[in-house]
Amino acid sequence: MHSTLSDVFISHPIHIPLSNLPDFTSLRHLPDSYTWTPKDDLLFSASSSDESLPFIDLSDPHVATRVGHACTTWGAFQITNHGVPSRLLDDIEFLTGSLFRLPVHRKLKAARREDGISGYGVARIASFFNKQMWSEGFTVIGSPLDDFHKLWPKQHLKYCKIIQEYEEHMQKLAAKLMWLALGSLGVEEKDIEWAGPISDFQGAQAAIQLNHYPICPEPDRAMGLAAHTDSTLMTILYQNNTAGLQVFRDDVGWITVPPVPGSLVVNLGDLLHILTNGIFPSVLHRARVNHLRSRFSMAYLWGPPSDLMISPLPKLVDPLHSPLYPSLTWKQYLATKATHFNQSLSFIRNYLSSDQTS
Ligand SMILES: C=C1C[C@]23C[C@@]1(O)CC[C@H]2[C@@]12CCC[C@@](C)(C(=O)O1)[C@H]2[C@@H]3C(=O)O
Ligand SMILES: O=C(O)CCC(=O)C(=O)O
Ligand SMILES: [Fe+2]
Repeated sequence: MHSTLSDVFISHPIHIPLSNLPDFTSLRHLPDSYTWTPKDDLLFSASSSDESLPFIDLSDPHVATRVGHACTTWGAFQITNHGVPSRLLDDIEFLTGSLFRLPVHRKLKAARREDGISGYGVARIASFFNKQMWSEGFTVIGSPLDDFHKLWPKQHLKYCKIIQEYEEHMQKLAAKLMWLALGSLGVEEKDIEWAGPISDFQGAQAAIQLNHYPICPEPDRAMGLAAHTDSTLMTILYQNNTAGLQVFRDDVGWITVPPVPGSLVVNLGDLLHILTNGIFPSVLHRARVNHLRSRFSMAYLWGPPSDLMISPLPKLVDPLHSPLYPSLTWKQYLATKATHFNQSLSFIRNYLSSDQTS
């Protein structure tokens, strides 16, 4: 049977009471449970900088060099001329807005189960923090038909069609970006067997995460989505016209990624970091909120087949660069992340070194 990510949390249920979802609209002051300080997240008030993320035109003749440079320095970049129709970006934004504007009781009909992966709820990483995040989310893995039927009994097919079309475009774009990124390291199509006969990564799996950050009465003390790296190969993010995404680099601090109409943001995830034996960093990022406008973001979280062993590519390993990570599947990595969160990479790295010394 074709295995998917759907059962990954069965043995790692995450308990986040749904009562944690506030009625954002009625709050005029930030409740204590939503007030963040550096104690709640070490990087909460880390310095910020006005440097900017590389902005890459995919039709640029030097695109490969630019992508390679962005991947090694930031682990993130913005793209334009990416081939995803702007009409489709409008459609997915419309779907996201329609979903989160539904009354709470309707959204709760499609609530994500504690041991499930798809549906409505707060971000999984909420369980690692004492404070609550000022956001709500909806995760799609596999067919959204059942959940969408619960949300929009009469119009679910229209919304399913948008998701399907969005997935098709994103899958193609992810494959293209993957080859640009890996090509910059000299990795060729023959080096990745699972890319398939026409190197289009047909077996890849993905999740779509829709995020809503409502207007917030005290945005400087709140957190939309706390600092994290994605457990993916890469994530392609579309944000509406409201700023909020920030990425972090040790030597720079936090920078805000401004929404540029029609552009997309690419974040490299932990699995690409493992695959490149640490050459590409997985980027730490978070979402802040504001008091004027609500914000939506739509993330396409792209990874390998969920049961495929991922390990540093042999081409990037030699006597001077020994493998930093052991082999593991995306499912196993997500299970690790469910326990070790932002320490997951160092956890599996130490696991390899203790294995070698024993
Ligand atoms: C495939 C996945 C990555 C993700 C966990 C998930 O099972 C589906 C949701 C994803 C998401 C989106 C928001 C941020 C994040 C850290 C989270 O809590 O849920 C990511 C997860 C991840 O990349 O680890
Ligand atoms: O809302 C954003 O800009 C970030 C979303 C995100 O990081 C995610 O969904 O993984
Ligand atoms: Fe993310």
